[in-house]
Amino acid sequence: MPLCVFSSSPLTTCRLSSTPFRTSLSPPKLPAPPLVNLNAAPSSRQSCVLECPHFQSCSGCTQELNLHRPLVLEEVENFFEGVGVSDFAFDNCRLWGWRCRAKLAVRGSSVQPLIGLYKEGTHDVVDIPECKAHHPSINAAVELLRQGITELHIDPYDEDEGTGDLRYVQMAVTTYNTSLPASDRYKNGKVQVALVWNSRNERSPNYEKLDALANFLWRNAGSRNTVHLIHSVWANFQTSTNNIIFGNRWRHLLGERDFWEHVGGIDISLAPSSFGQANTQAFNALLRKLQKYVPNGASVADLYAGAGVIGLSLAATRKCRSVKCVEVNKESKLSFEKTVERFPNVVERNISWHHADASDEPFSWLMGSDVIVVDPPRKGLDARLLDALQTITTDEKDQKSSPNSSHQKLKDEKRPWILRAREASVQVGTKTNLGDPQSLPQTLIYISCGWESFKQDCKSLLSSKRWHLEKAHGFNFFPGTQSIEVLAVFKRRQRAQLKKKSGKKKKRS
Ligand SMILES: C[S@@+](CC[C@H](N)C(=O)[O-])C[C@H]1O[C@@H](n2cnc3c(N)ncnc32)[C@H](O)[C@@H]1O
Repeated sequence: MPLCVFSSSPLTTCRLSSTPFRTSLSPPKLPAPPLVNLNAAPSSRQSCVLECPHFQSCSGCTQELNLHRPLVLEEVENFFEGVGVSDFAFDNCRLWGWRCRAKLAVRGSSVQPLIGLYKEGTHDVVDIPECKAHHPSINAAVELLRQGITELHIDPYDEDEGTGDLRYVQMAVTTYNTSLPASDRYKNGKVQVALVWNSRNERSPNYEKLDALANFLWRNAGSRNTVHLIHSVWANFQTSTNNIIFGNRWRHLLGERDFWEHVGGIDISLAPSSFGQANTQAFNALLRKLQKYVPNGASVADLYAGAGVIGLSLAATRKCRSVKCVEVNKESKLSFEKTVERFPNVVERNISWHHADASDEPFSWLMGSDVIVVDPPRKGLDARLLDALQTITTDEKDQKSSPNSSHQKLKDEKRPWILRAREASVQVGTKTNLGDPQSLPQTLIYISCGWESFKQDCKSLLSSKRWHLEKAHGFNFFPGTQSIEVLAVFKRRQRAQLKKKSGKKKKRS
């Protein structure tokens, strides 16, 4: 049984399933380190080692020992202590086989394909067939792909020449299968394979090869096989010579079109073009923790929302009065709509997804929400949004009455790209009691995968004196790396508190 123990328990243990995975197709197997007490003497803690044959050459992992304690953690704990959070907790989940979503470069030749990550500081691809971070189904699907490339003489991409067919592959594992007992679902994960093909579209001359490769994967491991490993096969067409992995054109080729996962109390649908969290189980743990900080019936703005997983999970579990999801990638809209189709009691809610840049007119998202959730990319909050969060309480009256307020601007908007973006929004439910559209948020929940940028943003928010940090949690989302996921809960300082504070300051000077 996979074990997922969190730090609320004083005895944290470190173990993975010893149950073997499937037995054909170069079967995926999880390493089976012994059960150890992480609080025990360092020598026995050493069993939380990566033991990956690719560690020296692959850039994916940077820490081999003590996977349960990324080296950056000491700095993180000190930082939070320094800003008044003395009970920072760090939660561990799976230490191996945690990565359910991987983007891998395909290089080399059809005789000897290389499928993996770039070597640090280069564009040389390192083959990582036995990656210990990957969900074992990803490694099995990579091996099958390798066979297909060789047998069908598929040419991997050559970056210097711009030639070849297959550039990258994205593998995403769904562990949601209601026909299996819950305890067997994770290890039987199925893989949605997205092949990034070096052509404009399906009318290009090398399309036949793509078709043959997709059929190879499906014939050997699709739904009619005893070993059903492949959930679906997609194509993405990309001919650009820049470093952007995906092009704009997607096509579903084989298998189930819809990819479902179950996290945070809801079923979610994720198209390959939408952002998805890499560590499904740790994300689920984060969502469960997050729910504790959102009052029942709150109105929530979920900024940097992707397919709206966070907002929708809160809508379902906290019976939110309203939820606005704001996302710049229009591809995520479809996944949001699919998820909402399975959503309970949709008509009693007011849920919307907006194709917009969260830093454009930020007050229009902040005002009227009780809780703001931000989950930006690694680089942190966009400057204009950070600025709005820092000034939101400077003069509440001015913000409400100014003829130049963002609400007024929103009404008078003429810019066609903004109007188009607004048209692309999705509104679900008929509930109209949204509360006061001019009220200010009381809680800001910052979810971050970029420690350095979070630190800077956190300092800026605290130095603005508009927010204080109430609570912070860390999650071991990326064991073996120096990245962790942070969940930080800020509370807005009330005006009285602000005045008192500034009064005190004056006295001192
Ligand atoms: C770390 S992901 C989080 C996605 C989502 N919260 C989830 O957990 O699935 C960050 C998301 O922010 C989006 N994004 C980046 N810049 C943005 C911006 N300025 N405004 C809105 N969304 C943005 C990205 O496209 C991506 O989907």
